[in-house]
Amino acid sequence: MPLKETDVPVVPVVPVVPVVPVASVTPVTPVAQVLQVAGHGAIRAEPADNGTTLLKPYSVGEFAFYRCLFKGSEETQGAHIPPHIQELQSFVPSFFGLREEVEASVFQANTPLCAEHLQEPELESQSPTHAPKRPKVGDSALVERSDEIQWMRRFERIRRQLQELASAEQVDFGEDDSKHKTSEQARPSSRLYLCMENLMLPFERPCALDIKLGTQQYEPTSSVAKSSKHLQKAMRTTSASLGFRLSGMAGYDTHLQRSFVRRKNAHRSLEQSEIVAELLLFFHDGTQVRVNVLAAVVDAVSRIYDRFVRDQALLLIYSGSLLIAFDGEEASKHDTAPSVTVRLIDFVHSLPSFGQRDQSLMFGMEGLLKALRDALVQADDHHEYIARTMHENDAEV
Ligand SMILES: O=P(O)(O)O[C@@H]1[C@@H](OP(=O)(O)O)[C@H](OP(=O)(O)O)[C@H](O)[C@H](OP(=O)(O)O)[C@H]1OP(=O)(O)O
Ligand SMILES: Nc1ncnc2c1ncn2[C@@H]1O[C@H](COP(=O)(O)OP(=O)(O)O)[C@@H](O)[C@H]1O
Repeated sequence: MPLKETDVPVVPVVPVVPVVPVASVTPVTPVAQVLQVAGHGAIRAEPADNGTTLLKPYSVGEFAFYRCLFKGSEETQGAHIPPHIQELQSFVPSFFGLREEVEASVFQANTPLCAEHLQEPELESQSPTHAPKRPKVGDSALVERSDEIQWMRRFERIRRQLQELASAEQVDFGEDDSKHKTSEQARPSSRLYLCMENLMLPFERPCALDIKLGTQQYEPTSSVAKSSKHLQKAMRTTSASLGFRLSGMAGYDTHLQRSFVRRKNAHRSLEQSEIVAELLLFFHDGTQVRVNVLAAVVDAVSRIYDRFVRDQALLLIYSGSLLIAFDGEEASKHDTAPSVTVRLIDFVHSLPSFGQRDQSLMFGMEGLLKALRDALVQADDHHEYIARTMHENDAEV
């Protein structure tokens, strides 16, 4: 059942900032670092604000998603954000807007991208056939449904507009597709970044685990080549069997005072039977499993499942991840309540669902919750696995 508005945690809604070329800005030193345990884009921290902001290469899908999720002027426009989307706001990083970086040598004051290219059309401007009538006050279920439909239509429209804008080649968005580039010519003279909350900021010694959720990692409209590649990858990993796969992590051994890492390629080869042991490895501090951290993570994942994933039929999240983080330095304070961060991230391939439940995501979150709960029960086991694997990739740290 959807929660009342008063139950929804208040999160800062940050309006999308205008695109600001930063060609002439001298980088501030030292450059703030981020911890990136997975992904294929070059994520980095904004040096000018001590790493509060994380810069992720632009993609149409993810910008459209965040733009529809956090919109400061929503209430004033009279459009309501559906309860499940309000819930989702507190389960993702805060979003601060776009940043454009232009190579100094090619920067022109008259940069082709400006905020007005990305304006959302007013709902009122829709044709009557597309604008659902708002139900009469009193029928709360219908009102909610109508808000959901409007929200999904807005999301679809913004995605389409951004795609058209990109393909019209008015603007070189500089999507991070460097691995797909074929020629020097394709290199953009400017790059766009999404600015979002750096979730690692609160931690002195961040430990992070990226878990790719869902059985399906490709959008339904993907090419046959792309979908069959992802299908095969799902079959070769635990994505198909458990609904999720571990996709890179960094932990911390307080005993040896050094980090340990596992790259996503290594995680891909894990067997189903090794998942619980690998989860315990992540929560291990070199001496013991930090059970209180694991328990806090189980609570946080259940909350995301109960309040968003289980009942929502607004979004299909393909290839999204759950990012779990905690502080490796807190290990000595075993009896204090640990601070953990658990967020859904990576919405590059998220689509409006128009009433279809995200079975792939639900199955994945259920499988992950079961594995985490099994890990809690088996916290004193798997010593041999942990001792053998903890530092096997130390050369990569
Ligand atoms: O190339 P790969 O095998 O690393 O696959 C990429 C994925 O890596 P992963 O499944 O995590 O190992 C990758 O996932 P991550 O970014 O690592 O989460 C994407 O799904 C990527 O597709 P796209 O460029 O976003 O359309 C995927 O790229 P495509 O090969 O589908 O273009
Ligand atoms: N908001 C964030 N705060 C801190 N780290 C993040 C954040 N978003 C992503 N990361 C780091 O970057 C990695 C890749 O992020 P992701 O959004 O999945 O990128 P990609 O689209 O390239 O797969 C994550 O595994 C995590 O380590």
